[in-house]
Amino acid sequence: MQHAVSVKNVSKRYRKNNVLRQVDLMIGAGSVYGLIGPSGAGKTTLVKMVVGMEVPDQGEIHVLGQSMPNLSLMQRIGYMAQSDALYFELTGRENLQFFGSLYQLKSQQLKERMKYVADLVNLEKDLSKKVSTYSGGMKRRLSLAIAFIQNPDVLILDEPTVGIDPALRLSIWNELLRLKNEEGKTIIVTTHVMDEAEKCDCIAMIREGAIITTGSPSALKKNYSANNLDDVFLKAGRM
Ligand SMILES: Nc1ncnc2c1ncn2[C@@H]1O[C@H](COP(=O)(O)OP(=O)(O)OP(=O)(O)O)[C@@H](O)[C@H]1O
Repeated sequence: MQHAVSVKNVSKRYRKNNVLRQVDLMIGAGSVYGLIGPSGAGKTTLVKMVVGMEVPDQGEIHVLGQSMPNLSLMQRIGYMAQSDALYFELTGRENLQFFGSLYQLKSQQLKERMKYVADLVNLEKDLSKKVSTYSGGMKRRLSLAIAFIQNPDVLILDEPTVGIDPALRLSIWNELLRLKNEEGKTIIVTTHVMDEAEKCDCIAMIREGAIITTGSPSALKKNYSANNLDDVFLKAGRM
């Protein structure tokens, strides 16, 4: 399998805090890869380095064959951060237009992408409202829409479905799986939610900055004789 993302021997420290320790990951092109771990485990720090927003102290990261950080890859990587980076005084539509224009989409293309992403997160009816009037869940949905706006090959989503109701969460997951299956997108998601982890082709479990185990959900459950992924986490953490 071709690798869309490779992380080799990556470590990161903030002052005396070793946030990531010798992390190795190989993420296949056209797969959904989950990073699972408790709060503070280092998931956000890791995805920020894959996006190119943070630089490792040690080790190397390649995305689509190129060493990160790399500005020329901006167009090909969509990123949804955990905290919403939105313009609150603009409407939802103006936010989409602004972020779309950063990627130099032609006007017809931008129009089509805006329709697609707004529909994906069920925000069409609210696009004329100012973001300052949005609920927390609506802001999350708009952030998710922005991550998709330029039709990137690699999508990196940091806890994408927090604050989103179960029905929409399911339809977003169905679309992520369709994007993988039909368009060959590579999708990296961080999550605490084990039923979302079950939908990934492969997961890496992270604890205190180190990968404790990786594999497909079914292989992990089999290897650890576990009924569910919570159980895998506990058993892998003890070893
Ligand atoms: N810019 C920073 N400066 C100092 N410490 C930081 C910084 N960013 C993250 N940390 C620390 O690194 C550790 C890992 O944080 P990180 O946000 O990567 O974890 P996480 O697994 O994404 O957690 P959560 O699931 O709560 O988002 C934490 O102890 C955090 O306090």
